[in-house]
Amino acid sequence: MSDAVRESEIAAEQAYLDRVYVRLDQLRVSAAEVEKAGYSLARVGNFGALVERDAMVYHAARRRRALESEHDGLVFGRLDLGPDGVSGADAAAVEPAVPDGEVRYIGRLGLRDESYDSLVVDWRAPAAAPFYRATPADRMGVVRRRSIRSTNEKVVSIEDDLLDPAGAPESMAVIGDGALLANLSRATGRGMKDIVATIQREQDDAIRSPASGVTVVRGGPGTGKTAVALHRAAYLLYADRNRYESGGVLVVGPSDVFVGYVSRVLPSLGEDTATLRSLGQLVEGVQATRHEPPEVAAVKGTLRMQRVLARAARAPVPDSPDRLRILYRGELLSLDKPALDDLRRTVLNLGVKRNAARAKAAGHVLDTLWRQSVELLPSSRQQHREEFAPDIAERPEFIQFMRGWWPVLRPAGVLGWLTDRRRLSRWANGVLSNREIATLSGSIRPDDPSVEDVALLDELHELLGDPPVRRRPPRDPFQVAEGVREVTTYADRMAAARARAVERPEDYRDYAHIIVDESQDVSPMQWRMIGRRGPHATWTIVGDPAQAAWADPAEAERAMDGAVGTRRRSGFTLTTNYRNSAEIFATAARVIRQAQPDIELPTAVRSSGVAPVERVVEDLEPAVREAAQALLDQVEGTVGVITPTGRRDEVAKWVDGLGPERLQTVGALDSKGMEYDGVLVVEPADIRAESATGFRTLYVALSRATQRLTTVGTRPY
Ligand SMILES: Nc1ncnc2c1ncn2[C@@H]1O[C@H](COP(=O)(O)OP(=O)(O)OP(=O)(O)O)[C@@H](O)[C@H]1O
Repeated sequence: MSDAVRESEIAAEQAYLDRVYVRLDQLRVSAAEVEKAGYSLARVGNFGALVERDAMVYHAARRRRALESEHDGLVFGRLDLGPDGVSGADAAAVEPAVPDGEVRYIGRLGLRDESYDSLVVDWRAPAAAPFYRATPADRMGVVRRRSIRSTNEKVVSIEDDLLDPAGAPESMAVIGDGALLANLSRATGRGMKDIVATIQREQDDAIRSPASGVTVVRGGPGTGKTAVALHRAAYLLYADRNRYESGGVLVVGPSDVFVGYVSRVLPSLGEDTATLRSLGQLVEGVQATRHEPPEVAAVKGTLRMQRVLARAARAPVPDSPDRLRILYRGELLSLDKPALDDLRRTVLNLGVKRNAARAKAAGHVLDTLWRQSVELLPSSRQQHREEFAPDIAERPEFIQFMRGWWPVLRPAGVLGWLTDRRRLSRWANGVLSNREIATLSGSIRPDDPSVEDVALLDELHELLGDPPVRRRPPRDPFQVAEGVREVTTYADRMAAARARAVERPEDYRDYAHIIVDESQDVSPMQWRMIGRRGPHATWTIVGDPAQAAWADPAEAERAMDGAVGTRRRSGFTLTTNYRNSAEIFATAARVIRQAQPDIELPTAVRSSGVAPVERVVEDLEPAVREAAQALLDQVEGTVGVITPTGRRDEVAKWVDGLGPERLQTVGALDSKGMEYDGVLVVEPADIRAESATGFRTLYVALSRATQRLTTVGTRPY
């Protein structure tokens, strides 16, 4: 293909893009006007007008934000369809390249021109599906598929696939050798990018699969599972906005580092209503980032912890009063420890959660005391039960006793009880081994919960019930001061309208769809926690069993079944590794194959010609610094330094200051789901030896790099 043809094709696409941007500007202005009109309704002052205003402002603001956020790379695809692919409704008003055919442009959002002709089709619309799904064997009416890459409103390159050579007129230009490979060789930024322009068919199958039931997506490293999970969230929000925007879509990832890495993808697709959380952030008021060492994580994650926590949640409060004495009309009414224990059990057996049963517990104590008073006092001095109860209940000694005996319990407090080895041994008797008990009791830091503790806190919250606090009424975003229902600036108004429309309580527990990424590492107790967030949800579960750090997959599978229920399941497997060069993936594959020789692995599509470097050294620190510097020199983008889980902080100091913008040091468990252009794995043999599943963690660490991989250790791995 001559340069002249390429230039003229680019010029033609540029002309189209210019039309699209002019239209985009017009629409943006008109959305802003609708928004303003919405505010002027407020002057009418009645309630109906305010409601209408909120709705108008909300819709106009969201449209305007979509128009702004999807500005860059707005149009990325063009389909030239033959006569068998023509739809009419989605055809762009340009001369078709195939006689009797039509042209369709695909982009981040749908736009129409003034005469309501299609300018751009939203990538999630059915009319865009052939862009992702057509193959030479199943063309779906497509003759030529064109990927258009642009930056700052300028077309930079185009790449074509000719799917139907026989149907193409001779004059049809075909440029480049495939958009995917062109795209893959680009450097990685700090955050993950969307892949709308190059979604592959097997990925599209999973992205567009029906929302009902449970969609399970499996695939090896770099096959696009995370990308699929996020694009699926965007697809569901588009396909059934009412249901998913109001019900909510929750995306759960393994770590904060990961959530930071993927956080820009959905906004770049124009979707900012999905909730993205790491496993350490799922419980209100807790922000855990610290991971436990594998042997501790194994105890805290097992379903057996349910029994231990259930017993703790019914136990007497440590150091609480073990008797009650009240002098009443000259007689001593008293309850000793066995009687109090009986009462506690009776109340807990009523089926009411402990925090909700305080009044009941007080009632039972008063009942027992009253019966004593009836026995002890002559009938002339007895009171009726209705008079006796308030008389006693208001006494300071009774109030004091109840505070100690049946206090409001918070999950973190009860978790703290587990630090006492003797107590824990009682609750874990017959459930955990002595060694597990020792591991568990030594690992709890009540003021600094770990990621693994969060599931235990959630379980305890479920067992204890909400503390009886008065919730603040929801804030009215238009109420700026007592009696003044207005907000100050234009920007405030927009933000307020927006926030209110999608506001959910921090502890929201009824998501319409839950997407779990890196699901192979979700422990059984974490599955229970996630399950509580979506009792009626449909699910997308994404993961790779070969990367699992969890030692008992059967138990995790059972817990997952418990969380997602018996809804219909459909499975998808991704088979191409888009991340690693073939040379890098071969190194990672060797590690996993030593443990699982027959495992099916994805195919890495890109060869870089650069072999990974393995260094065995005596003095780790200077070698690590040197290797990190070398990687920073060799790649344009990011460099990840991956360390044994417990040595992250130490190694971070060694490489401190080398590349503040481009270099990140993470523990091996936190490297799940991450991607860097260059990766330095420090002391791989230790990562492998960290636990029974250490070889899988090492496999994860070795499969994070797009371009260069170096390992440095004091012994071979
Ligand atoms: N169709 C595609 N077009 C372009 N890039 C893609 C495509 N699919 C995946 N990628 C890129 O491949 C890389 C790996 O994708 P992703 O992180 O989603 O894989 P993964 O299966 O979740 O990996 P892992 O299990 O190793 O964490 C990302 O950079 C992603 O953008």
